[in-house]
Amino acid sequence: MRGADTVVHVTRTSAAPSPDSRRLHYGRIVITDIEPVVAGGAFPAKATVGEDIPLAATVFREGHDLIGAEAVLLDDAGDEIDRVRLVERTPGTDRFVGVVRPRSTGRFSFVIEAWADPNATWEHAASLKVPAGVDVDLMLAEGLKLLTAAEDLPGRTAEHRTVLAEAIGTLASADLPADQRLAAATSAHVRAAIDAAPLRELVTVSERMPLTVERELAGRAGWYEFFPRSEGARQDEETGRWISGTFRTAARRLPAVAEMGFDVVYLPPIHPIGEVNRKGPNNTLDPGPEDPGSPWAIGSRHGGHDAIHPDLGDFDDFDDFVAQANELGLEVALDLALQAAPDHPWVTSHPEWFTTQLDGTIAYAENPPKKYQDIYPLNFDNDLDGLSREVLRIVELWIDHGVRIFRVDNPHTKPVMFWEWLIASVNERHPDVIFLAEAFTRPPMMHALAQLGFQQSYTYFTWRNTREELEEYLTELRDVSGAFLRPNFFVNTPDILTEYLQFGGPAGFRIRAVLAATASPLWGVYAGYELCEHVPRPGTEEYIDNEKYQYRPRDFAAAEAEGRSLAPYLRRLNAIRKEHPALGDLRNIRLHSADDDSILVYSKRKDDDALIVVINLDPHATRETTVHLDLGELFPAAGAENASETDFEVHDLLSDQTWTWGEHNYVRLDPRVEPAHVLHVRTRP
Ligand SMILES: O=P(O)(O)O[C@H]1O[C@H](CO)[C@@H](O[C@H]2O[C@H](CO)[C@@H](O)[C@H](O)[C@H]2O)[C@H](O)[C@H]1O
Repeated sequence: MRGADTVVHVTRTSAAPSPDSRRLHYGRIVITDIEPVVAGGAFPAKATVGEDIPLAATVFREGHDLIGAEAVLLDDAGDEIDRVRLVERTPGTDRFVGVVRPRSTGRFSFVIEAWADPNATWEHAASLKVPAGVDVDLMLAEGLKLLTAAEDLPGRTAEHRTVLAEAIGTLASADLPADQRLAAATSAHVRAAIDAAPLRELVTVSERMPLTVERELAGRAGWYEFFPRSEGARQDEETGRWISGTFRTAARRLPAVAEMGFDVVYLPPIHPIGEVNRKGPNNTLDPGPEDPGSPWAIGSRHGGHDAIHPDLGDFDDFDDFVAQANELGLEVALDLALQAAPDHPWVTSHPEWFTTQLDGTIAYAENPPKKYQDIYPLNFDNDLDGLSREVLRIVELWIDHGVRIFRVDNPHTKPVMFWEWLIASVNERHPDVIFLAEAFTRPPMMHALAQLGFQQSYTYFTWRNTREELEEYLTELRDVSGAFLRPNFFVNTPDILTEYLQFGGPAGFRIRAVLAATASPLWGVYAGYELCEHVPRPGTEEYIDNEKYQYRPRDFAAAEAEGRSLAPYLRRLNAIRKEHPALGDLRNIRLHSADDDSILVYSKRKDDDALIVVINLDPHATRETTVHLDLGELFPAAGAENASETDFEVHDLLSDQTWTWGEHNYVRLDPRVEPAHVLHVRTRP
């Protein structure tokens, strides 16, 4: 596999540099270091409908003549559907950049086209020579020839033709002063008219690079995770026994989830739970007879991955749950955890799918240092075909019941090639199906899983707390893996109650929510976050009395009525996300600075929508400081110099206050009141 920075081979060039037919590495114009390219083009770069995808290539040629470049978007059949001009944003770098915005889902590709630009070369030379009185007549005559050649090129509008005809008329008027003739031929209007269909010589086309465009929810969504068995669970008054919640009682939670503005409701495994080696409360190994066990310990006498836990209901109940969710605008995501409790039907029907040790036992699963004594891992090498077919059958079964999103448990403990095959097989028939990789492991594995097709990935966001850590991580997610890894910023999970949340108080919960909801187009919340649940099992970063091992009904409505809930805050954040397209893209994040190290500042813009986010990362103290904005990044169209001279109005979408801001701005953020500004730029330079 070639690296992403490998020089591409040129497939077509209008001027072969050599008379023999040898395949040459470089074309007539050199095009290298194309982005986005994933694993040298082995996998498609990712995009979602409506997302802005930054494109770039290094383009240069011998000598001093000027060149132009475009990115050409092609459909699956190789037909052109869009063309974007690339510009050398920083002169002298040879790095040409642009943005493409795909309008429909599907498989696409793009090429970079580069060419010698005789108009630009002439303009550059004439602008130096004519004012200096050098070769004046020759320069003007050349210009006339080039503009005349450009005038009739296909692709030019009637308006552009008029602009060019007028310029040609002035340029040809020998009785006018030379500087006036030159000015008429090099005005911004003329340049725009020419650029719409430039004269192109020595056209060179790069290799095709694949691009997949997926539905919006693959790249922009708010996830909410809850255990259906907890919703409606209750203790029998007489016996004290717990009675499980069901899909029917859990469905009562859906309107509140939808009302908070989430898009996906994710359920931990809903299958029968093993009765052998079952775990008890707080991860103990000696459960009582009534303990429900961990939902990830899949399989019992009641069935395996293709069955529903009898306590939750049956397939009709599940179908109703999905239908109710869909009616509320929610999609249901299921957990795909490929492992088996000792009493899973697979253990007897397919003992070869497990690794039997020398003493005849099967070793339990681990994700060091965590021990999962209640499950057996599958050994794909024992029967790759058989297991692959079985997993595909299971996934198809849930797809048939309306599931289009799967959160995949620990994919890094299964062969990478299996996932490549599974996701390709599923997406071939169901291109709308989304897989989220829960792989907390080393970057090469996380990257490979994302590259091969996982539409979303859990990340290390939960453990990045300081400004330095966050700036570094956000930059990495944008620049290193942005073309293939879509980070889903979960603020907490049943496994992750970070120290920051344990000790940060309600302000800590707000800070992490603002960060996740605004820095990434994908974010997630596990139930209880809105109640600021923060007590860990001593010595761990897991919740005490963790819902993974017991029922945990919560009175969300009472908490909200009593003002103890962050639900209104989450609702506001999700509403801001929906109202502001700038928050829907990943690679448009730009970092700014502040004098106080605890203040993180970033901005996002898309078309006219620009937001500046300022967050006090210290949940315990008020911070006052000056924020310094890079206005060239914030207002690229205005140009850095113009932008820095103009103040603009910002409206805080959290506090509803309005201020006038410029390049340097005073901020004061008291985390007990409001730890962040989410500023919408209302006017712009
Ligand atoms: O290994 P991870 O930290 O990524 O966690 C994921 O996978 C775990 C194994 O499926 C899962 O762990 C839970 O289920 C296990 C099996 O029943 C049980 O032994 C563990 O104690 C329990 O935490 C974890 O929830 C999941 O997110």
